[in-house]
Amino acid sequence: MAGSASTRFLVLLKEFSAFRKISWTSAATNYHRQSRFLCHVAKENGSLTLESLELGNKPGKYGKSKAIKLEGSFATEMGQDKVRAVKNDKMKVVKEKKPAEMVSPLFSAKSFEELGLPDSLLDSLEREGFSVPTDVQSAAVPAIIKGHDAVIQSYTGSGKTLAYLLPILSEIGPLAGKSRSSHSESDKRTDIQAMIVAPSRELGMQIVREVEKLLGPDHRRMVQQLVGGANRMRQEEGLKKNKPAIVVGTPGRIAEISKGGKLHTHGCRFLVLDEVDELLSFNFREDIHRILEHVGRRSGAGPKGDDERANRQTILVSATVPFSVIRAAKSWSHEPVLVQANKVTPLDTVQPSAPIMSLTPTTSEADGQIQSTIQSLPPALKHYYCISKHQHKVDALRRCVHALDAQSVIAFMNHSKQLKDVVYKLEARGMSAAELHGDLGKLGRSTVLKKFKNGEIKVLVTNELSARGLDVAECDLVVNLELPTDAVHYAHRAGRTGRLGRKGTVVTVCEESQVFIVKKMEKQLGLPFLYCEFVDGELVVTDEDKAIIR
Ligand SMILES: Nc1ncnc2c1ncn2[C@@H]1O[C@H](COP(=O)(O)OP(=O)(O)OP(=O)(O)O)[C@@H](O)[C@H]1O
Repeated sequence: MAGSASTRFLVLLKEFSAFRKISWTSAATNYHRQSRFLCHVAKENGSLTLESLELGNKPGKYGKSKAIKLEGSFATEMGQDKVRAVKNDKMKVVKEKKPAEMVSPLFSAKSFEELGLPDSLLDSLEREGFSVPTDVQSAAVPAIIKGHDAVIQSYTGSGKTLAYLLPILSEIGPLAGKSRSSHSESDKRTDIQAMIVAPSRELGMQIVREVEKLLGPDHRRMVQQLVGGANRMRQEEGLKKNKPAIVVGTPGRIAEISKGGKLHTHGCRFLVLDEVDELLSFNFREDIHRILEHVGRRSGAGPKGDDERANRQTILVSATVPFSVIRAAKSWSHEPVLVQANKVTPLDTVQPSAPIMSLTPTTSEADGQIQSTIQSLPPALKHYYCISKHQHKVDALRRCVHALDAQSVIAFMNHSKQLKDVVYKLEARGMSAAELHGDLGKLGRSTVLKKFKNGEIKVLVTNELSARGLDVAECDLVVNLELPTDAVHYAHRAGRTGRLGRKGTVVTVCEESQVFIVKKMEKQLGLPFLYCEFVDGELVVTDEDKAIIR
């Protein structure tokens, strides 16, 4: 049994790796065709609230008119007053009109009550200030509660974490609905009932915090983190002593503890792979294989397909879902569905020739991958690029931050050893900055993140580690100081800003010889990257020809 599943897994991984190497030659240009709901924001510089998005709840027990005040605000939204457009070399300045509209397709359901969640969970949501489900949550929660295996695809910052956490918490643990038939049985269980796997420690810890928030102070111990870089003995003690219902971890640490016989997951009812396309990459191959083999499979389970799969619900999640993930889901899951904002489709009907994210017919898996990437970007993001010599890039970053009056900036580079140098240079010019990368200790990383989130640090200089999952609501600017490896990586980096319907700006600083790569990504993503310069403390947009000729 293990042998056949193992072969299937390796074949899928091989296909997946090959797929990732496909060079996308054709451009998809239908980004703007995605259906978007425009919401008028009454007061241009007012705080961003669900009310301001005309999304306030109807009064009701769980939908009182208390609007959630999102922490970012239009007051800090940059780039509007300070962006100028220039059409020719004479620098004819045209002030870009401050848009009164906010694109926010995120909230179409009225309240969480509609989704069939138990009262205790609704209470938690209300306590934490969540009153309206996002579109992907509205689609995912009922589908998962019905028992479907699911692939959840929705763009960065659209609330995918709660989209899978809510149905899980409605079935297991202290907030589960008492009326559910399985509940009394699940109360008696001491086995782990849900496992959530994430590719990085930061993302893993972020998910743990989200679960803890919902569980509340009395039940925090029902979730145990199993992330690498933290004390393993303490994690094993936590498992033994607290008998958590949910574990959240990174593949390596989970596999390590599992091999040591300290993790009992055969009775596990839910397995979530968050950032699944990353988890399927070569780096995680063996550990993910082990997890798929063991989680939710009781020793008595039959040797064949359906019997093997029946004991757990498998939920695969990412903003970027290439067809290789769909294929993997079909193989591992039982009648899985694809969940997108307000849309649930049986996975069997999804074909490589009909890209999962698009209404526009295209003809190949590569096109499907492009569509997937396009759909991963929040619609309100603005994309710019500027040209700088290598040695002046940090200066370009600094001028960009000033020009946009950005408050919270993530600057991406490709190698961790260069980060420190950028931090020194920024600090020397009076701009608070810190580096974040995998070689920092656990304490170092969490301290830096905390300071960045509370505004003590303005610029977080980091590498690919932070490109996926990192959720800092206040981040209003992402700067690529070095080019990402491809459009998928661009999309995940870009998605650190513009979260949950907020506006955000992405500026890519490249050398002259790299402009063609930026142009290629622009084409692949099907959205405009405007060429800009920083002049007299303002971001100035010029026409493209100038960018190429100069
Ligand atoms: N219904 C909601 N109302 C208000 N805030 C929400 C809601 N759902 C999620 N959020 C908040 O929105 C932020 C983004 O959510 P989340 O991190 O789950 O997005 P994501 O789609 O997983 O993004 P990524 O693809 O980058 O990982 C989080 O801070 C989360 O707490």
